[in-house]
Amino acid sequence: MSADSRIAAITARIVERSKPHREPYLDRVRNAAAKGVHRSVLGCGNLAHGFAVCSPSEKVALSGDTVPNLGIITSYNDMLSAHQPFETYPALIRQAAHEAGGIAQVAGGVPAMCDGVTQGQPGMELSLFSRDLIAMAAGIGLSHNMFDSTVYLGVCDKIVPGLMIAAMTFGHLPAVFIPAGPMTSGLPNDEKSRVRQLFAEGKVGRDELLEAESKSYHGPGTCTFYGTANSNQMLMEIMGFHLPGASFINPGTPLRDALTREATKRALAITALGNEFTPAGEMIDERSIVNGVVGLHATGGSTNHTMHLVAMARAAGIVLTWQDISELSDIIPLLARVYPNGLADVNHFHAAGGMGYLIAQLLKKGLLHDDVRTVFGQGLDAYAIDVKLGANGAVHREPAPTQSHDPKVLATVDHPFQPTGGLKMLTGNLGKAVIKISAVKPERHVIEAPAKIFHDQSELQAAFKEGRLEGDFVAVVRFQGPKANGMPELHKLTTVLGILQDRGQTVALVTDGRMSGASGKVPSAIHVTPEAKEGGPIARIREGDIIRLDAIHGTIDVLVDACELASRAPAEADLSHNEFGMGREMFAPFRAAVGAAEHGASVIFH
Ligand SMILES: O=C(O)[C@H](O)[C@@H](O)[C@H](O)[C@H](O)COP(=O)(O)O
Ligand code: SF4
Repeated sequence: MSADSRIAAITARIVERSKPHREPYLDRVRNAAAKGVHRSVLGCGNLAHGFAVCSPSEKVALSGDTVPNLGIITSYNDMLSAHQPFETYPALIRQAAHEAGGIAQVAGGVPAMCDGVTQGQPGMELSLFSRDLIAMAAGIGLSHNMFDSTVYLGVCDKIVPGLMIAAMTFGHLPAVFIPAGPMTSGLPNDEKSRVRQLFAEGKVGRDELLEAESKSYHGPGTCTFYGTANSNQMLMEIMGFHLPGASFINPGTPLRDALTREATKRALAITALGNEFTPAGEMIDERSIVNGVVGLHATGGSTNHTMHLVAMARAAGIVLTWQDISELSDIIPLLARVYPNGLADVNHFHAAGGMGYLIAQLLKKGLLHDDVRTVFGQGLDAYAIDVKLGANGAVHREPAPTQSHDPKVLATVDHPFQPTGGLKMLTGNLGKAVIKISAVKPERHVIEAPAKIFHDQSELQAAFKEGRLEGDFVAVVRFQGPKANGMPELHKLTTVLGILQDRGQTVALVTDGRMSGASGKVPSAIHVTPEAKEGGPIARIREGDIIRLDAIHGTIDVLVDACELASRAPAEADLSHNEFGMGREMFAPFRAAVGAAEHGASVIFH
């Protein structure tokens, strides 16, 4: 079935807008791909260094140009529960490559930050910049130019987007993303949040809080809420960079290893040496990107992808805008209720039918482009499947269920949880912003209240502790944009604002900063552009001004006369404490060079 005409029209608009970037990009990819086996341009010295540690037979193979060599980019470390399983992947991949008649080498490693460890800490101010740094680091590994195909080992927030930017930059090579899978379910996410609120109100002590947190985050794998990391898995599957069904299989299971072996063999099968050559930069096109946005809306995915997906697309010469995202939100229904958009976690989502059921439902109504290329071949219908371990220990796929196994977690496309995706763009005299309302109760979709202004999230937390946050208000937390301090997530505010909201106060947040993909129940206009550091209108708001946030009509305004607003000198903030400590002194060039949030907040593309 062809895509819904409204979706096709938005895709056509993106194609037209992208031409000035996409056509030269494709020329570069095709020229690079036409050069054949890339290591053949290396001199003997280059090659000898490149295969010095290989076995004699591998050296002979790599000396020639008939055996495919697979470059592994790994983001293993012990800080991210989601990335710790990657420690053993290179050995598994080398073995699978050998079985397939190929060779695999770790081309390089990339840094990976756990936003959970740095949440509310100075390190979070490096987080957004780490995305582009990861892309650059992956490029360093791939620049050895020894490879005919690539596999990327990454899961979390900035890592998959950074790896995707690298994969698009090296778009002449095939790219298969290999995930590690979700942590098994622990303490439910809503119970974790309840204990947090009790702690913030002084009703439980640190021991109780640490016990709850540790029962929630308890082992290897991705945290089980539907935040940016799990939104990444959804995107890699619906855009065709994972093998079908790979996203949400738990680590340390036979099926997980079978999927890793299969992905390795698939990456070696789609090189220019075979007859299914699938260079990543040509595999992905505007339809794949639109499919990613559709998946984001249908699942209530992370707001961070209003920047990361924009940057990932731009790396392939595709120009995606907030307007595209917002208009697709009006078309795509919400089919999944996964925390913070519900009580279920990603394990429950997978058990209810998971990605295969979701894709099947969306395809049924033409809400996805089916005619796309993927690492698995032509057509997205190959992803409308349920994956299991076959009798011989290999991956076995069956058609996706036609009914949800849990209608409270996965709805049908004919009877969705909400008729729209709930990830909207807001515009008004404060500029542009983004809001996710899939986790916000309908009665809170329009907020009008006086502004309380903060230049740091710790100021708001202190005001809460001192009992100064009474009545209805819109918290304006500014100087949190990319140029100010690296645009940190302000997820710690969710607990405080959630308490006040639960007490019956009408509260909302307006910020040029970010929120975690795990944030949700408090109406928040985030990524406000232009940012305060750039003198944007958010810097002209004064204490007590009335702010109106309307997610229904897509507006964000301060109710002040236009001449009065223009006559105000923009506020200034002392950002000296953001320039040193925890490595921030090394990122001054990033703060100086970074572009606007609506263009992906990148130091690579503007
Ligand atoms: O965008 C995201 O999904 C978040 O960055 C997430 O990866 C982060 O780790 C949260 O902070 C975890 O939630 P808690 O801080 O509530 O544990
Ligand atoms: S989901 Fe977030 S908290 Fe969990 S491992 Fe990934 S980055 Fe860390």
